[in-house]
Amino acid sequence: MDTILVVNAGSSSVKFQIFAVDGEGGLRRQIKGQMDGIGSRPRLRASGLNGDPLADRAYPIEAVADVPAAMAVAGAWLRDELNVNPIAVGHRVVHGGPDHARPVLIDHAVVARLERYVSLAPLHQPHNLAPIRTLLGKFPTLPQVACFDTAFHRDHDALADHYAIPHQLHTEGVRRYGFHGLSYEYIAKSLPQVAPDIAGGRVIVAHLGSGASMCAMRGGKSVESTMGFTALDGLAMGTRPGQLDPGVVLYLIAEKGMSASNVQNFLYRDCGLKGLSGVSNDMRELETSADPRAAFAVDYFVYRVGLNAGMLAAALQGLDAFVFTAGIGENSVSIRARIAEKLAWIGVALDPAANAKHATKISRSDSRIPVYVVPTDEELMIAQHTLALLMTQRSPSQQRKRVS
Ligand SMILES: Nc1ncnc2c1ncn2[C@@H]1O[C@H](COP(=O)(O)OP(=O)(O)O)[C@@H](O)[C@H]1O
Ligand SMILES: CC(=O)OP(=O)(O)O
Ligand SMILES: [Mg+2]
Repeated sequence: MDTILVVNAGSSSVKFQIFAVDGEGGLRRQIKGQMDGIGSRPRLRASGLNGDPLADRAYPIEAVADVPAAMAVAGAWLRDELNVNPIAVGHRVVHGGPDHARPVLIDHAVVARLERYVSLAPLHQPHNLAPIRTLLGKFPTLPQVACFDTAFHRDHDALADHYAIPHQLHTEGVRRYGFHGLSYEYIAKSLPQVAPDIAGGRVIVAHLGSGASMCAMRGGKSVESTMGFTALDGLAMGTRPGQLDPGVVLYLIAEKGMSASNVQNFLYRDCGLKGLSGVSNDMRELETSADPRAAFAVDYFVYRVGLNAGMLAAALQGLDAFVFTAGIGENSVSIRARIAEKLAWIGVALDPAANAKHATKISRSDSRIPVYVVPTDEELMIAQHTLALLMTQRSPSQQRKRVS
């Protein structure tokens, strides 16, 4: 059986899926797994066809202290226990820079280009590129495809793509890229089935995970994002502050004597929910903590989602629907309810029973703005892109039906 392996390294998780490629050029999910809770409560979980459990293992925090360790554990499980032998591997690569508006087949030159963005996505890019480099070394003929978080946002209007800094810096690539694009692309593709009435309209999608951002979509296309040049901007995240006056960075350097790498570590690893609460970067732990600082961090998270939703509604000049996705958005009944309260002014009214059941539509029938929960599937997007690029590599007579 031909299979495609997909690898998605996030800031608190390593997700993977294996898809079988059927004779018609379609994809069937075989295995779905993740090592999550990195830095809090590491746990490897995987399921097979029909969701039957294949693995559920907890690890001490020191055993899986970071993303590379999680990658090693997940990789060993796939290799040694499942004997995975794919025909291609699709990778999430968080930063594609100005030149990558679509997925690309990987070779050494592509890897060298993507290395340039390591400093713009230090929590992700090194971990996205490490398995690519390893596989390229060990299996040079194995097709690998890079799929970018930034690509979905590359058609932004110039106004949304710029900072108010001299044009020369924009030309050099200092732009508002936006991230989580594979997740938003999946939601945009799903909405015509999930919510046909609003799929072509003005929609805010809130991707609330360990990294968190929101995307303003019109007709399924991204027009604005809360994230910018890097995945530091916008909402407060597990360990990142979100929007911050650049004056704070100047203060850290001038008054606290911090070096560039100290500041980088601080902003990517010590801020956000973790920094504010002093308790954890993990929303599950904050929601169950009795520490008032944990409650404050959750309040801050909710407040900033509300503020940014106002900004995105202005970018869209109105709003037709609001969608929750990713770890927090898909799972936390109380955060969804609290964000909905912040959006009451714009016409959101939640149905508490539907919200508690994690229904697809969680707003009341009289809510002016319908609210949905759509579980994201970045890995399926990556598998589809990988297969599509594989097909273009084959001669026309070998081509099978392409996946849309
Ligand atoms: N049931 C839940 N309630 C609240 N938060 C949750 C729940 N399940 C997962 N989360 C949160 O989701 C976040 C991880 O989301 P995820 O999208 O997997 O992140 P990433 O891909 O960035 O690693 C963590 O903060 C985790 O605490
Ligand atoms: C870009 C980003 O923040 O990704 P993640 O949420 O997976 O950490
Ligand atoms: Mg993620």
